[in-house]
Amino acid sequence: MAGSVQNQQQQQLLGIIEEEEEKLQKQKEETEGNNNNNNNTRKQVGSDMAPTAGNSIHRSGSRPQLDVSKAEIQGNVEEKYPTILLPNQSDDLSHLALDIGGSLIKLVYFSRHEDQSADDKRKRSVKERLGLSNGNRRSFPILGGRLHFVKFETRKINECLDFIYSKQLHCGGLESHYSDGVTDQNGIIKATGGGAYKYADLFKERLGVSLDKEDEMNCLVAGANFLLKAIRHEAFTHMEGHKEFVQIDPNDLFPYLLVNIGSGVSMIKVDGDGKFERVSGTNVGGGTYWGLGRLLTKCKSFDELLELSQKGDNRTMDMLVGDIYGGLDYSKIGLSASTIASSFGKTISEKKELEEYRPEDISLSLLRMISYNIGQIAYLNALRFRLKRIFFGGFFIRGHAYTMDTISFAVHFWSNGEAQAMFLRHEGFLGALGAFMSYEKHGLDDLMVHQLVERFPMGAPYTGGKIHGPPLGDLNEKISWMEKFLQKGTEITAPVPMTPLAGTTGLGGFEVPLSKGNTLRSDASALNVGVLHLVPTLEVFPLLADPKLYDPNTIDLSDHSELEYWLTILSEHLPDLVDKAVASEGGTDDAKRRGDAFARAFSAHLARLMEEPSAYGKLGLANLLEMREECLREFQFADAYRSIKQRENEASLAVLPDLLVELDSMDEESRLLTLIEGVLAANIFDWGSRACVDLYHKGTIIEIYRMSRNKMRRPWRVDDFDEFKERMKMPCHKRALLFVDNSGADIVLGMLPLARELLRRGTEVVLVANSLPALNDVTAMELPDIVAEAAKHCDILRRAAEAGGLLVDAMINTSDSSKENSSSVPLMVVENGCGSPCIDLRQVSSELAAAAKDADLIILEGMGRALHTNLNALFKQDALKLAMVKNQRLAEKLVKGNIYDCICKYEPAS
Ligand SMILES: Nc1ncnc2c1ncn2[C@@H]1O[C@H](COP(=O)(O)OP(=O)(O)O)[C@@H](O)[C@H]1O
Ligand SMILES: CC(C)(COP(=O)(O)O)[C@@H](O)C(=O)NCCC(=O)O
Ligand SMILES: [Mn+2]
Repeated sequence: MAGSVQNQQQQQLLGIIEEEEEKLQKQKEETEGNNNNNNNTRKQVGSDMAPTAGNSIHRSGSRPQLDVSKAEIQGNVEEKYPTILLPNQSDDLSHLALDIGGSLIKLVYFSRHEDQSADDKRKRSVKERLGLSNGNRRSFPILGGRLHFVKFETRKINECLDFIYSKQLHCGGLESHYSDGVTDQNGIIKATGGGAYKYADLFKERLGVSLDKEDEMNCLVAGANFLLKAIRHEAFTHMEGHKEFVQIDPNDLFPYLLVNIGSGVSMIKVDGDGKFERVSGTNVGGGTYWGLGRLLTKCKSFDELLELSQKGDNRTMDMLVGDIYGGLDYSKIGLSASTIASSFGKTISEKKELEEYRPEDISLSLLRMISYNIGQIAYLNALRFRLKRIFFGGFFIRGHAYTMDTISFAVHFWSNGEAQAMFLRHEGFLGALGAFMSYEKHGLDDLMVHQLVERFPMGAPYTGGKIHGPPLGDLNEKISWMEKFLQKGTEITAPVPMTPLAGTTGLGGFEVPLSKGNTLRSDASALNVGVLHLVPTLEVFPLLADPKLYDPNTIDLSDHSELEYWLTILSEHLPDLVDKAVASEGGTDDAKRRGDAFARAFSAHLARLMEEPSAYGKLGLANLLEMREECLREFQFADAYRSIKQRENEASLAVLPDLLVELDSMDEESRLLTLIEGVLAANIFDWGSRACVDLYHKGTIIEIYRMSRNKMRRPWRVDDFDEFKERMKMPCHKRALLFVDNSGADIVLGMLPLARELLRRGTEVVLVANSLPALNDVTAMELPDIVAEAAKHCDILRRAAEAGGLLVDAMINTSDSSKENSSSVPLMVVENGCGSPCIDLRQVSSELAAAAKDADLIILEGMGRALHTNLNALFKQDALKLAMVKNQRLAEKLVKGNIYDCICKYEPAS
């Protein structure tokens, strides 16, 4: 073997990393005067064997294929909602509810997704072993699916009918998929709002369906209660340009005042589920703003009117206290000069005609007048019934910063801070959701927070509008939308401007909004809510010490510089990712087109988040990293790193036997250390880290692994190894959950040998891997093959894998075919329920939850699962967190260290 060449390369690599480290160290010393005395002992572990071909990797199809044959865009592509025909696509949409208001029609519809993950051998054996059954699965629609939110203007009801027809939403029903004794409800759609009466005949005529009318107030309350109980961070406050999400305790929700600002305004005192009273209302509402605004400004759309207000100055319209008092405050009763004394009052003393006023100023003055008035009446009603919390909903709000600030100001001011105004992310959909909930068999009654996953609103920019023809899937639609956005430049990225207010200046007074010139995104509200995925099999990880206190994210993205840093990292990584993704799909023209669309969609989301970090709800680094994966899947890139993973697995499996021989020659204590070092060193194979990807150009997988291993020096940045070692001298753990990370060396030369050690000591091992691909992470689908391949070289692994039911096919190839497998504790594989490099332990698969019940050791591995998330998580059982930090800033922030530092954090059961 070309040992000397390899050694040379190895030395070079070592040199490169050390240079980098020296530079960093120098910088650090310069700034901090840091004197770090590292222990320089090095070990030579590893072998010089060349890689051979080996195992096969499953393709992991995450969703059904879309039939885009004969697809065409109809009409003008420049049109806002181009018509797209997918004549051959059949869809799985079903279940629809409507709220037909005076201004807008709101649709909530459910699309079922098949349980796509095939019931493979691994799953079956896991089910058997962990005693899982399908018994707790209920009928429709709790099988899993998505809730979508769409709206149309009531005056354009035909667009809505077309939309329903094109997606066949009116036909989807219970009977078509299930036959569990439900009466035939096809042909009936739940609907609320006045339009359920007014347009009943039209629906019958055009779609052949009857509208089953539900009481509007009932629906509003049911919708609000559902959202506040089931959606994490549904509610938020908005004061002086600052948005903050509030977590409402579902057990401490009532009583509250619900103020729904639609065309008109309803104020409802809510005391419980189905327990409410409409206590007040006002006819001065959203319809008033839009109606008067249209007359006074000649605006053609609500959006245009709202957008004008961004650039307005209401002082040209409103009579201020200062106008009356010669520029002075009326301080005796607490009125500052800038307080509005009389909305539109200034226009009486001037001889100007309507045309001489700026439409911008008119719009703003009107918006303030109406918002403030509603805020004030809401406060009075809260006072009347001693309610502390007021939730505002309805489409008038439109997630518009200035509207929310005005309302909040009124409530805060008049109540002396006693009452709090809160807003809802699904503001306009309360009634429609309530109508949806009123289906007898919707199955959502006892749905819990952990079963709902809100995805970024990938589809939002393309929902609504005219879509004709048979039901359509949306891939092509999305792509053409993305292509259009390129032509239109900034449309999708233009944020709803956040208006940093100049501060309030006394009673009822605001300065003018500062925001200048930004356009309001055409459908801002749709972009603010994502699609709700219902995943009934998700559970809270049972070993969390206190799920209520658990927060997966360790990095605070509300710090703007932090957010900017991570968004830039993701954005810089994009070209390389697109290359990989396109190559993974064969580099075809279709793949290129999808890759391009993915890049645009993802950049658009990043740009949006840069402008308004909380646009999609509370944002953590884990959400950002998951968004990237979701976005890839959205454009049907099932596994961008497929071939890289395969290559690295093969190379690593080839050197595994030598590593095992080397390990077996050691005594127990040094073996344990070598194993942990091995895990940390092998975690360097991370295709999500810029620094690491740069490294890969400089050597082969095995060279880099060896180099990384040679560099392992204790003490590590966080080094609890000695405590862990002490624990390992005691009676062995019963069952260990190993949350594994990357493919290749990471799993094969790092985690598998550690698993083998635990098995050897009599601990059952459960390898916990991703359900769906994310970067180069190994998936639960891929693991059995890798284990089988490794088991060819190792009796311990083979027996354990057999005992765990992992080696059904692979048996034939084993070198030693003796079948005395009963002596071993089992090795199993379970999926974690997610498809992200990070893990939120509030939402894990039922498999994992079941496996966790008997576990007394948790090992979390990798930067995503053990550093970005969960570094601070507390568990009921012993926990070991192992990772190499592959990002300088993260190292500084989290552990005051440097890139390539290692973390070995051991925490005994708390
Ligand atoms: N795209 C839009 N078109 C018309 N009005 C809108 C739009 N977006 C927000 N609005 C505002 O929302 C109000 C309607 O709110 P909504 O909650 O849907 O009530 P309703 O059920 O009475 O239609 C309108 O009167 C207007 O102020
Ligand atoms: C996505 C990751 C968390 C994956 O790391 P892993 O869990 O595989 O150790 C990591 O690659 C990451 O944070 N990357 C972005 C930082 C960077 O490029 O430096
Ligand atoms: Mn990873």
